[in-house]
Amino acid sequence: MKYVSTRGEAPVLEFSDVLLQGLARDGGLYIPETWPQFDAATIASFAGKSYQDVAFAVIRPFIGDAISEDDLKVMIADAYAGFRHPAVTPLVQTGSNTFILELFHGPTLAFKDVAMQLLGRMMDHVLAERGMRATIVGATSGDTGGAAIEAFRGRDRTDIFILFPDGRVSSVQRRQMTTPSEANVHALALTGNFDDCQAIVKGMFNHFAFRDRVGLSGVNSINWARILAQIVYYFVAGAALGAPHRKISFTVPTGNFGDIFAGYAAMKMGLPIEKLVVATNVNDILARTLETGRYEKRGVTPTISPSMDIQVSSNFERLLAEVCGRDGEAVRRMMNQLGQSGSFAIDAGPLGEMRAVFGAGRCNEDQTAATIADMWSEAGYLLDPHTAIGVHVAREHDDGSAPMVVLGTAHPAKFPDAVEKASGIRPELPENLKEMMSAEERQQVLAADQRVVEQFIEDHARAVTAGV
Ligand SMILES: Cc1ncc(COP(=O)(O)O)c(C=O)c1O
Ligand SMILES: N[C@@H](CCOP(=O)(O)O)C(=O)O
Repeated sequence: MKYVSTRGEAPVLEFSDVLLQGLARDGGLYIPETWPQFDAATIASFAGKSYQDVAFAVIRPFIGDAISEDDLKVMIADAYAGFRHPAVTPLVQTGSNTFILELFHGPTLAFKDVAMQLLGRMMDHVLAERGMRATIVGATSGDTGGAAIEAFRGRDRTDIFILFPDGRVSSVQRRQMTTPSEANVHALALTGNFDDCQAIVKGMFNHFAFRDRVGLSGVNSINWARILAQIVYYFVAGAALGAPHRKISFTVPTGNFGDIFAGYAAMKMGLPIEKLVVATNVNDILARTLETGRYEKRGVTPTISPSMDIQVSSNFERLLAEVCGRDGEAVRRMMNQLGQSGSFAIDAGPLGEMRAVFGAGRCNEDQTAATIADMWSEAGYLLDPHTAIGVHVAREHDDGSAPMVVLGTAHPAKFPDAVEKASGIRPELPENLKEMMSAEERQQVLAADQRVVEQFIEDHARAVTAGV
């Protein structure tokens, strides 16, 4: 399998290089040259299989010879051995036609663990084979950071630097990043919002001298391997609910558009999907774009669903490339307009293609709290604020024509204050995470300035002195 950049100007790469590179050198994101196809019999066979077996079947065609079949099986087994549920991502029925796909049974209680636990093992494997070290950077609005640190803490071949917006993540999310004591972990609290953090990460990838000197790798969903691991659970849920013999709809709490793009990839591979519904909080750039055809940045409003307080959704570029027929020049034009004027328009053809697959809706703060409250009182099910946004928007889009699956992206205990305020119930952290709430914290507060962050990394990354 080969990978091409959404902007069409970066070298075509194999899986292991895509895994280590993160962002393409033309500023674009890597996508597979073609989509592997699963026929109806294969999809039907997933219904009786373990999560691990489906993961192997889905991931295998994307990685070519980069990792042997035996090694991949071991990595998948190890990655999910620590999940607190034997099904890894169980499906819970909450209404006659509605389901929640619980993606939060990993070590940091967020859906990010599903991909990150595998990504950490894959990167280690490829780095060891090449005798290399890497400096990992990531931007987080709360969940990616904790999941990435958990996956890479103490690993000898990597140092990890996570940039998060100071004061804009929940205390559980912050502590997941600031309490690990391993020397290779660096939690950087930046005086800005998530979009500032993400822009600095992309800026560092586009600063080639720095990128090459420190051996930069990325763990945000700009890294294709993150999306790849997330495709698996769409097939698992779809097959459990009767695919390929019937279509399924998915509503996805969305910020950086990675999780829902994984659903789009599953559809491209043959999973019959009725609708993919984007659910946003009041930071609703994606819902507005699908409504108006204009992608237009506005300021970020802090909410009780902080992980979705995002305006620049990286993976939307992957969708643009798809609906523009992989026309790199068209993607470059739109991205340049975004950089220069903060907005761009999508042509009628590509927009129509998007609308045929995607629906969208938004949920404000009161609606989020009300959804948490009524799901608790009516179904005895405690939602976190992000999943609540999915449930609210799914209710608006569920016409009964297909089972509606809402992706449960975080455990309510990650956001105890918001959940308690809405429902009167204070969700408890699992026993093994409680200790963290009184452990010593270690973080570096830095200005949201690329040069300042680069200097900090140069001073602390082992790859600089030990060689990449
Ligand atoms: C809990 C939670 N829900 C939803 C999202 C949005 O996912 P995505 O950025 O893949 O769209 C995030 C962050 O990414 C998250 O942490
Ligand atoms: N919501 C995310 C933002 C980063 O998204 P990613 O999927 O690109 O890593 C977070 O919680 O950090």
